Amino acid sequence: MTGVNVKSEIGPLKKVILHRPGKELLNLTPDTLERLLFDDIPFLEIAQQEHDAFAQALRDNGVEVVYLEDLMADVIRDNAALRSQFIEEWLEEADIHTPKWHKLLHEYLDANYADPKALVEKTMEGIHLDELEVDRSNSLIDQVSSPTKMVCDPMPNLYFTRDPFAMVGNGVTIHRMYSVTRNRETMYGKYIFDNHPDFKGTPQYYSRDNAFHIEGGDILNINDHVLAIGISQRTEPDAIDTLAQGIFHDERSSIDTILAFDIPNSRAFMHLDTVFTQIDHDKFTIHPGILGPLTVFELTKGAEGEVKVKRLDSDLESILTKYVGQPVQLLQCGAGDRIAAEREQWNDGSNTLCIEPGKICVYQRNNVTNDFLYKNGLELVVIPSCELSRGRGGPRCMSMPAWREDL
Ligand SMILES: NC(=O)NCCC[C@H](N)C(=O)O
Repeated sequence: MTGVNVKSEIGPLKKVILHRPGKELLNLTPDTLERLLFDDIPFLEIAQQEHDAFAQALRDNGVEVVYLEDLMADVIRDNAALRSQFIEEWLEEADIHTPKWHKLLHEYLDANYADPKALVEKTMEGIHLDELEVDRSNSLIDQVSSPTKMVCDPMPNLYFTRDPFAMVGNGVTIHRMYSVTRNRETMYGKYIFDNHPDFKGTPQYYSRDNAFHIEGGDILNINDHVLAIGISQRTEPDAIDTLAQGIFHDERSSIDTILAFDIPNSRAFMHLDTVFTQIDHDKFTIHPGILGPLTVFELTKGAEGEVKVKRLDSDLESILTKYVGQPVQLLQCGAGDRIAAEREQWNDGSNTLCIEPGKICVYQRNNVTNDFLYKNGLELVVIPSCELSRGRGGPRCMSMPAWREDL
């Protein structure tokens, strides 16, 4: 299967890109948690077991699982020039700006990480100063640095493959992300979509060089001509406008309408998919915190090629009913109990991954919401979630569908 095809949130899932959490999680410390967007330090061994269970559950349901680290390793395998270019770019974005340190670190990686997958995983994990054999006696900065400092930060959020790039129909958006830590993640997407034989040639509707930030958790494919995007902590309105210009004028895209949902700017609601996800032709999970009046903007292609913007002051149910094309049911996280809703939304109770219409992957810990979904006729694929949930993302955040069958 080459290229990408994602024209809905619910079409039978055939191929998905994951990242198995690795040693990058071992480089989280209490002092760096906030900057690296974690709320606690996961126990890696259990996080990996939970993630393996997630991947296996998807395979058991007919989904091909491919790993980001393998795709990136394929790209640099047997291509010394690209490998070297990748290392240099990665070093620059890891905040290494002097020729001396570029040379030292590049040589260190080549000497110790000749295998392409080991190299890719090392770039995700980060580098400690004390791993390097360096004469620290001849520069002031080297002498004052603590030997345990990280020379290159880890990228612990990589297992949330939903966010650095996103599939839109037969194309992809490669993102500029909100935070310094996550913005480095989009490099892997750029290299894969520019070079990997399975993905090269995919139309790219947004680039990481754009000025405005946007993240995949905010992008929902409603159908082959309507896209929903959150205006959130992570996605700026200017990014949506830029994407609309690109997508409406690219004849390879069938999207003619973008709905921009203005959601509260908070960590609990960081992306649109933390407050609602589609789970069946006519059903969505929803966090009750965003029920009531919601400001949504409809962006369409104007006659002169400009983007037309119309404000829709309506409730979520009416808006979704109109654009989905049939009455929809909003199933509340927490089943109507405010405390359960807040607790389970914090642990991604509304962040489900749809495997086929009516069949969804959910975190085990959200038992109030899961019970409610089950009683409403949903088939649940339940996965363990004690450690994975400490990164504040659920099954949708941890997966980037590359192929869904058309409905
Ligand atoms: N789509 C999502 O909601 N992804 C979850 C990302 C969690 C990650 N710790 C972050 O703050 O970016």
